[in-house]
Amino acid sequence: MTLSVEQVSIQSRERKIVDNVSLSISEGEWFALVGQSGSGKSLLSQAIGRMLSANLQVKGNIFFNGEDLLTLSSKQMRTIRGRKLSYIFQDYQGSFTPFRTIGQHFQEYQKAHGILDAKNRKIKSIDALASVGLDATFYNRYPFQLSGGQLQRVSIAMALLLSPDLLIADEITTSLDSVLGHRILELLAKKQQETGCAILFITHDWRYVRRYANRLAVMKDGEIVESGGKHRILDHPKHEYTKQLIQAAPTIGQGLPSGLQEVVKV
Ligand SMILES: Nc1ncnc2c1ncn2[C@@H]1O[C@H](COP(=O)(O)OP(=O)(O)OP(=O)(O)O)[C@@H](O)[C@H]1O
Repeated sequence: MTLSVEQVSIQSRERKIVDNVSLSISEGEWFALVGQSGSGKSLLSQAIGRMLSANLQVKGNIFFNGEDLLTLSSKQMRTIRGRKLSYIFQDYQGSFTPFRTIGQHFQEYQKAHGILDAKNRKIKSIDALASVGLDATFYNRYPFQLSGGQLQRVSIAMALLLSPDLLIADEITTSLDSVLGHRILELLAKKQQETGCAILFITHDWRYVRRYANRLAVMKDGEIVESGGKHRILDHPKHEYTKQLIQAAPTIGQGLPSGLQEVVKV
């Protein structure tokens, strides 16, 4: 088991936002977390990397590769984040500093994780760019000289650079158009096959759940109302809320595409 979230609750001074949530993700699995806006999906994903803002309190256990992340020191967490556990966010533009080149971002990321040889870092960066279809000229470009899709490719390359065991992808296609969104996820799926990392994939889009996930959990009002294998949930949802969500996603009923060409018509 790569990740085991056990009875996790998150609360602010005013209210409980995530209530007693448990889920587990196995090695190499693509696990989707879907559900209502504001149901606590992002907060839960941030709790895993201990990135919640200070006004929020977490209870429960979060085992990652056998260690309870909630008991580790900040220093121990820093070595895990980025190396064994990495993130890609919806707001990928915000993840880049405007006046640093893509190469400088790669360099700093690796330096922060103890890769000391600058020449080696550059070779690794250019290889990583190539692996997401970007040539070496991107190394010297600034973030604003890249399109949204290209920047999201860089985010994937960077997030997978140090071969993490778990990648948390929080609505990473939301700001891309549908065709580009699918291309990015095709790329992510390919990279997942190459690297074997598990993915916690937060999305509102059931087409992506159908196409990529192995298992999923549905959240509503801070609780997981249903979880299980993709086919079981998509074809035989038990909870009323899951049924409503699936019915509200028009493409689901039409049978989901098995190939990208069909997908992009949606
Ligand atoms: N630092 C915070 N302090 C208090 N409440 C917060 C904080 N951050 C987020 N919230 C609230 O917690 C709830 C859950 O937020 P979260 O971002 O996890 O939802 P989500 O399920 O990811 O939604 P979406 O799908 O719209 O991204 C929301 O009501 C949000 O306003």
